[in-house]
Amino acid sequence: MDAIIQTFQLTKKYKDETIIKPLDFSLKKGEICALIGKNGAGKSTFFKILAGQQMPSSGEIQLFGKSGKEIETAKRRMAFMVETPAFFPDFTAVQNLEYFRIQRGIVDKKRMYEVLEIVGLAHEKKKRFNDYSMGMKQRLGIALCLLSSPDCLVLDEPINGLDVEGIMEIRKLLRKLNQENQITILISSHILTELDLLATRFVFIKNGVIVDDLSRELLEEKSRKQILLTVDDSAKTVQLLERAYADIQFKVLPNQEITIQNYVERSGEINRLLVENGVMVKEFSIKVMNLEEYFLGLVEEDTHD
Ligand SMILES: Nc1ncnc2c1ncn2[C@@H]1O[C@H](COP(=O)(O)OP(=O)(O)OP(=O)(O)O)[C@@H](O)[C@H]1O
Repeated sequence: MDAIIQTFQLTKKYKDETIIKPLDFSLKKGEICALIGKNGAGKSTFFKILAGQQMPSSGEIQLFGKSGKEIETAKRRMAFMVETPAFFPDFTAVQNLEYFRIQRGIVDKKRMYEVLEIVGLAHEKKKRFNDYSMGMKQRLGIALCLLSSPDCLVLDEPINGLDVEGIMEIRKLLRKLNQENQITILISSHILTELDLLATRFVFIKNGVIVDDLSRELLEEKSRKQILLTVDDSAKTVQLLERAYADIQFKVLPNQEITIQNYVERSGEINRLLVENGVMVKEFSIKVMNLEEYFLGLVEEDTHD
């Protein structure tokens, strides 16, 4: 059983509004999976349901293949940072961890020192939490997650508000946890350049629906290229494209520019189609997209799909 998290037709409604539409998701062992979506797409709600902080309206969750009553035992193999942990500002890192260690019934005292070592705070363990930088505070949050030696971490916006150095530290730490400690990671962030450096899989969510789910290889291979066109008549171009290719995905930009997200491998054919039908193609090029542009292409309202 390689799936750590699996959801089946999971939904969440607040009053009359459905925030999570029937959602089938699986997180496989070893992945660093990035959940990407605009503000309000439903990422935090999804994480809170996984953490048990919110109840789903319908559907099923399996953790490590377990569901129902057995899920609580399986959940002990996971750690969640979906809200900033409530550390005591005047306590040192050790005192804070000690508080949570006792609260959670973790017997092994030396584990606190191990996790501080792992997150690179061993030398700062006697500093007051308030005197920590934002990056250090986040690393202490991750240390707290690691206290119970989880196999999987679920992190909602762990790099939010950090400076470049803090972001880099977290990236290094998460990579180490994944590669050396074999911890599977599900992470959300708005800093897509960072996710691009870190994740092995990219899941895009829009209005509570998964709109794309790609491995790093697939994202690089299939999706980063797009056709960039400048024509004399974008309305006619759109008509021709829609008639010729039913599932074509494109975006009309100002100044008679159009980008086409798929059919890159048939660019010659598209060029010929336009020219033969009297469209003047002023520019035709293949543009390589970064993750941010790919994401925007997917989620922007005016995208044709
Ligand atoms: N307790 C709640 N009651 C009612 N609506 C809620 C509640 N929590 C979240 N929502 C709504 O659900 C939607 C999804 O919110 P959620 O926080 O999951 O989005 P998100 O993708 O995490 O966004 P962000 O990136 O801004 O954190 C939003 O429209 C939000 O207003």
